[in-house]
Amino acid sequence: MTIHSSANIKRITTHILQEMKNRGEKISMLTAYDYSMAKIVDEAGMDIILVGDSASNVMAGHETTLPITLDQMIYHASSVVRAVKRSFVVVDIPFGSYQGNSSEALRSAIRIMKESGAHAVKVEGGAEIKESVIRILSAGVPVMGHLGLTPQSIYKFGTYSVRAKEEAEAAKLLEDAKILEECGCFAVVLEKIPASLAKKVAEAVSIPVIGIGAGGDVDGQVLVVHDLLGITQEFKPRFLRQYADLQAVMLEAFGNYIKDVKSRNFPNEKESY
Ligand SMILES: Nc1nc(=O)c2c([nH]1)NC[C@@H]1CN(c3ccc(C(=O)N[C@@H](CCC(=O)O)C(=O)O)cc3)CN21
Ligand SMILES: CC(C)C(=O)C(=O)O
Ligand SMILES: [Mg+2]
Repeated sequence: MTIHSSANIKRITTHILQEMKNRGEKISMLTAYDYSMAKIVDEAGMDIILVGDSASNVMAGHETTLPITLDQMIYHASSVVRAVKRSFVVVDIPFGSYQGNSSEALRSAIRIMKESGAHAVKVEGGAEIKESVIRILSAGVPVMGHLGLTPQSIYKFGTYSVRAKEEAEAAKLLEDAKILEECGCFAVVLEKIPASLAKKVAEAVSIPVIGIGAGGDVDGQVLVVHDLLGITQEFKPRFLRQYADLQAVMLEAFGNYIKDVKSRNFPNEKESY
């Protein structure tokens, strides 16, 4: 036992995630962007916490994931890492910090690892970003791939509709997944593609395949934490299952607080010095 490890908590590693796929145990993954939320997600027993560039939408209110910067991702990631005892922490490299330039990709990945203490990075794309993936992996940084609906390329596609429904696009996606595996990625995310194609990919590659809107025949699932909790208001795609209605809980709590302040019911004597 090292001096830094907490007693009785076994940290998730890429090796453990691979073993989970090998024995058919599904992998749980959820986003988090800040310390308080990550602490609860970790304590619940989540296998992977993703510091997603969806922070651009969920935390900052941007319409797309494109505006979030590397510095902002590092701020979110370091907050999450300080909270986590067991989960494996993966960080999205943001738009513009890895595409088309493998030296910049490596520099971005190293900044994330050094300045946040995260365990791995995630990048969107297949063959097009192969050199960047190889370069990052050569530095000993685990890389998670992301294929299908890749929100950083939204303006290339124009919509958030289901991807790879056509035979040619499905064949390219399968090929891209094999390329990512061959490069040495430890896992790959498949977003919003037909369940039958996702199943085929999960069978074709030996590394864990994590789905979001990719059906049940993959090795794990990922969602955005605010969507799962019912805090997000407008975002309700078919793949989302809401496990709570925190928006209602919060509205009631805030409403009661306002009422108590206005009516002088808060604070009472016990709450005063
Ligand atoms: N809150 C949130 N949750 C997410 O899952 C998420 C983000 N933000 N931001 C970054 C990406 C974007 N993602 C998306 C975005 C849209 C759909 C989607 O299905 N949108 C529409 C359909 C649009 C269309 O068909 O053209 C929908 O049904 O809501 C899915 C995933 C997933 N990520
Ligand atoms: C939706 C997941 C896979 C993601 O990339 C994000 O949250 O940014
Ligand atoms: Mg993302």
